[in-house]
Amino acid sequence: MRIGIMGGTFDPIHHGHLLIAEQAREGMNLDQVWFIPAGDPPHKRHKTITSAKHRLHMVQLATENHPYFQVKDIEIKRSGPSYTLLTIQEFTEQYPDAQFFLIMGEDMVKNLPEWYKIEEILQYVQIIGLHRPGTKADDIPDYVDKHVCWIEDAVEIRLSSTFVQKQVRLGKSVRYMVPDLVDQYIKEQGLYGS
Ligand SMILES: Nc1ncnc2c1ncn2[C@@H]1O[C@H](COP(=O)(O)OP(=O)(O)OP(=O)(O)O)[C@@H](O)[C@H]1O
Ligand SMILES: O=C(O)c1ccc[n+]([C@@H]2O[C@H](COP(=O)([O-])O)[C@@H](O)[C@H]2O)c1
Repeated sequence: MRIGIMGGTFDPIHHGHLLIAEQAREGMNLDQVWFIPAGDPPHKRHKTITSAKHRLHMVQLATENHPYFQVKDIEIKRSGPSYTLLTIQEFTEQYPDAQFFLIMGEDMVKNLPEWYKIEEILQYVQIIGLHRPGTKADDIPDYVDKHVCWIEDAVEIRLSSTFVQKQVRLGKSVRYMVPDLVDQYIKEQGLYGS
């Protein structure tokens, strides 16, 4: 089994996330993509984030009709910073025959040298990188770069959770930026000042 790990804060999940997951799945012949909302994202500790319950629910709504997408709450259940190394170690123990890949946007590839025990992470996984408008990861150190496989012909969209939040706060539409069910949920729950 080839499994893509799509980690994120998903505050909220949007079509940029879904698009990179799908293009990584197809481009790298992945059998499944597991969406893993971070409980306590290590590089967003200074930011106020929406409760894990809402973020997880939105990820479930966004992925429920895809036969090869699954949602795992492993990082939400664990306390402390959501270090990817711990998640990967748990998965490789539970699924010794699976091959794991981390799916991420260009900003995160650029950020990899800052991750907790990144060299150890790279012993377990290959990285699938997707270009992201507005970021250029052209100065990645060699020890990281050699583990990254870029999906070069992928469709790119300039969209972020921050932008979605801002639109909602301003009372503007986020239709087609997030799945309809997520749009509805944001309104029902009054998230992001809607
Ligand atoms: N539009 C996009 N194109 C490519 N990758 C993306 C895009 N949006 C998010 N990603 C990737 O999805 C993963 C999770 O991102 P995250 O949940 O932090 O969303 P975000 O939109 O980057 O949020 P924020 O606005 O808070 O920075 C990261 O690997 C990030 O690079
Ligand atoms: O393990 C780390 O040190 C680490 C540092 C930064 C980010 N990550 C993971 O990368 C994913 C995207 O992070 P973020 O902050 O852009 O949502 C998410 O799954 C985080 O847990 C992991």
